[in-house]
Amino acid sequence: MTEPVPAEGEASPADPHLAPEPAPTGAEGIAQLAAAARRVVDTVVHADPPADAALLAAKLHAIADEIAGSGRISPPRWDNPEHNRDHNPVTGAANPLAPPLTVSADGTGGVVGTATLGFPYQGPPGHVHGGISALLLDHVLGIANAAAGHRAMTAWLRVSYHRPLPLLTECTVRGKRVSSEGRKIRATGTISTGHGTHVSAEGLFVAVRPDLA
Ligand SMILES: CCCCCCCC/C=C\CCCCCCCC(=O)SCCNC(=O)CCNC(=O)[C@H](O)C(C)(C)COP(=O)(O)OP(=O)(O)OC[C@H]1O[C@@H](n2cnc3c(N)ncnc32)[C@H](O)[C@@H]1OP(=O)(O)O
Repeated sequence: MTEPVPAEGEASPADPHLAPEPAPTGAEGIAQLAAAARRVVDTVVHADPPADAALLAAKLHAIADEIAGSGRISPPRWDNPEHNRDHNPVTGAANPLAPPLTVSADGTGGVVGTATLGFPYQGPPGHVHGGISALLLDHVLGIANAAAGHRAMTAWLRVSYHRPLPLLTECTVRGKRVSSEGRKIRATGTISTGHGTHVSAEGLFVAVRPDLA
């Protein structure tokens, strides 16, 4: 079957980058920029050095200058939960470094998220860098604590790597608060695929002091 040919000046529905869309505002606009930046990073990681690398780099700098020209938000604070949610490096739709992992309640008191990690997150060939796995677990355990009513900082995190975690494969990240004793909270979590558990973690978290919360 042949695709219908768009009239001159009309975007092809087959090309999502050309499809006309209403101008985004606020968080939606930043998320759209972050998604494009994520694609640039993924493309750069894959690229053979192009002959016109200097020209392309200058164009990217010009785009960054244009984005910066619209102003900067002030540094995030504990009292700005939306900022933390949108800009964090794991689930943050507004952060190009975030895969992003999408997290929700798992129905048993914990939280669960999924992500497919590409080459920007590579450690061993074809597999996810161990530090990235630790990052995902640290954050998901933090969300599990928050979901259980505790905003807490990581005091320590013990990560066990059971088998290499493949790139470009959907993985499931789970976290659950297991106990609380005063301000000390313990949480555990795993990263798994259809092949079983690849990484597990347990951590001690300390609830943010009331004067900082
Ligand atoms: C279903 C959807 C749900 C949606 C929910 C949406 C909301 C989401 C919202 C938000 C999620 C965000 C998720 C983010 C996650 C990020 C996690 C990170 O990366 S955190 C950055 C890395 N961690 C640091 O930088 C900490 C640095 N360390 C410190 O700041 C302090 O040392 C701290 C806070 C850990 C403790 O300091 P003190 O002064 O407040 O408290 P003291 O008195 O020292 O300790 C309290 C108790 O904890 C023990 N403790 C402290 N640190 C310990 C350690 N390292 N090992 C063992 N015990 C320790 C102490 O011995 C003490 O125990 P005794 O009460 O005496 O029994």
